[in-house]
Amino acid sequence: MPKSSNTQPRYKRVLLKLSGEALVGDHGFGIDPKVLDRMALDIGSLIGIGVQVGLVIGGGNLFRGAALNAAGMDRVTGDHMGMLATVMNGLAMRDALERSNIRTRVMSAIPMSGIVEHYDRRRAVRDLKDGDVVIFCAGTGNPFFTTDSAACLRGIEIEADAVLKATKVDGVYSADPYKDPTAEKYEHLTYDEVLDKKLGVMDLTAICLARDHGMPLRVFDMNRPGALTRIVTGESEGTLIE
Ligand SMILES: Nc1ncnc2c1ncn2[C@@H]1O[C@H](COP(=O)(O)OP(=O)(O)O)[C@@H](O)[C@H]1O
Ligand SMILES: O=c1ccn([C@@H]2O[C@H](COP(=O)(O)OP(=O)(O)O)[C@@H](O)[C@H]2O)c(=O)[nH]1
Repeated sequence: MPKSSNTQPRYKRVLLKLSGEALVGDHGFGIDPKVLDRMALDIGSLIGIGVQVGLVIGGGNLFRGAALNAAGMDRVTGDHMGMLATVMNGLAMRDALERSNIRTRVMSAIPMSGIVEHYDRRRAVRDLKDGDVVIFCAGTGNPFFTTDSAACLRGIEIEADAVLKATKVDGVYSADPYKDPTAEKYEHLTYDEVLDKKLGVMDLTAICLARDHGMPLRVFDMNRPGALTRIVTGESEGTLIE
């Protein structure tokens, strides 16, 4: 088990969303084991201060249904491939977490007997209370959704205190900062501001779901050392949407 510390967390249970692309690291495609190890270290520091951690991992480093569809594939088949990609990422993440001595469960929205457990909310909550990391794979289990929506859905189901979206940018900006260098960062936004201003950092289904259930969202850059710990201990980091 990771070492415990005296830091008092502000959040008791969080749902962390990692984008698939975050796992690519220097590799360009697939999974960079160095990135997984670094993430396992960050997640371990949360477990060490008593925070319960649910994880939703994307699949964009491997397959995205919309991109496969644009290349001519049937959309539902493409989305099934995207969901399977999230299971592969989940298995890789479990491997890295367990190598760091962090007990980890992987649950899939799509039954995959012999490889991972089938998603069971009550069991997931029990495992979280026991201090295990629970990785929720295969998104929502349905095509035409994203893992951002899956993160909000699972976060609401497990009664997380917040959904933390780790991504490549350090918050929500007035425009995509990769496309508009003059874009300005927000510290705080309401759900309706994100929807009205069409801020594209998260899909609208996810934002609506979070709004309807009062689930706070925080968008932050996972590559900033200590970012996760700062968030759960109540320091300002990234953008808060609530
Ligand atoms: N208003 C915005 N503020 C911040 N990022 C934005 C905004 N609009 C679009 N983005 C883009 O959204 C991306 C984050 O979403 P994410 O789901 O992690 O990536 P992807 O959609 O590539 O998987 C950022 O890398 C950024 O380029
Ligand atoms: O509930 C879901 C979640 C994901 N996906 C598919 O899985 C892919 C990978 O997820 P996502 O694009 O959200 O990954 P990320 O951008 O976070 O890496 C998506 O493009 C979809 O094709 C899906 O069909 N239903």
